[in-house]
Amino acid sequence: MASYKALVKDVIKKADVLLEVIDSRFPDETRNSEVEREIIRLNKPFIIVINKSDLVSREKLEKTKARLSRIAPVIFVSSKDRSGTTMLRHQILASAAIKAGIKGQDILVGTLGYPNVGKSSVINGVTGRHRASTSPVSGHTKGVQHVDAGSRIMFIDTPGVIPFDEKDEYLQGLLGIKDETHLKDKVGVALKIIEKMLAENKVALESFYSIKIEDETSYDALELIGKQCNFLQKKGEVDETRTATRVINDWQNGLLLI
Ligand SMILES: Nc1nc2c(ncn2[C@@H]2O[C@H](COP(=O)(O)OP(=O)(O)OP(=O)(O)O)[C@@H](O)[C@H]2O)c(=O)[nH]1
Repeated sequence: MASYKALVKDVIKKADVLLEVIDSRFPDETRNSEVEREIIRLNKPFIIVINKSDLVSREKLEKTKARLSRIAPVIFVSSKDRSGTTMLRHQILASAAIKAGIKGQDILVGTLGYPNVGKSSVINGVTGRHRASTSPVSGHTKGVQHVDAGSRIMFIDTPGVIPFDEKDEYLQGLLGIKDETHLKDKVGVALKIIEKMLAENKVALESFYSIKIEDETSYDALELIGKQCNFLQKKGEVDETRTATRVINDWQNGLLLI
């Protein structure tokens, strides 16, 4: 924990502008108030980048933006379909211009965020190149690298900010920090995904798996999905682990939109 803090503090200290990259599906869970406080304490401009915006409806994005805009400028980005990156470039230049002393010079941008939120993908989106490597496996980004974004923008690429509490396996699964092979309670994680879908976009869940959910619980919905996928055991019961694995993979691959 101590070395993580030292590295993050170092990035905050070095950067002229900070990007706090968060996951559009979990804006609150992927923000870090300690990091934000440190940025504010050092009087650095920062931008909240809501990445993976392709996975959430526009209406939900706008609500999140309205809420978070009180803290810092907010930009939606989908690194997947390269949207929002021009806006982000402009916002970096605007935020840097506010800061005295860096007019006309290179702007050093620090990217902060939890593992797997898409820090490297955001850098690649803004630079239009593939200099910062990305991976579906979290913790991929190692060390600090500078990426020349053209114009005056230079990126520092950093590792994920906070190691999640090992016990919080559900959130690790939902955020894609752990893939299905590393999750002990696969059914539990799948039920959390289904609960989120039932609360936020039941129609998308029904349509993706071609099922109809009336008043069923998340467990019943898992059973329905298993039946629909024909994931049955010898005696005809649903193979819950296999069904859960499918749901986790679909979620982590961005196929279930909220
Ligand atoms: N759907 C969608 N997927 C994205 C987006 N941005 C990144 N991803 C995916 O999310 C995963 C993580 O992206 P990275 O850019 O490697 O994330 P990171 O924050 O640098 O990850 P660490 O190296 O673990 O710190 C990859 O599988 C990306 O393809 C996006 O805007 N939309």
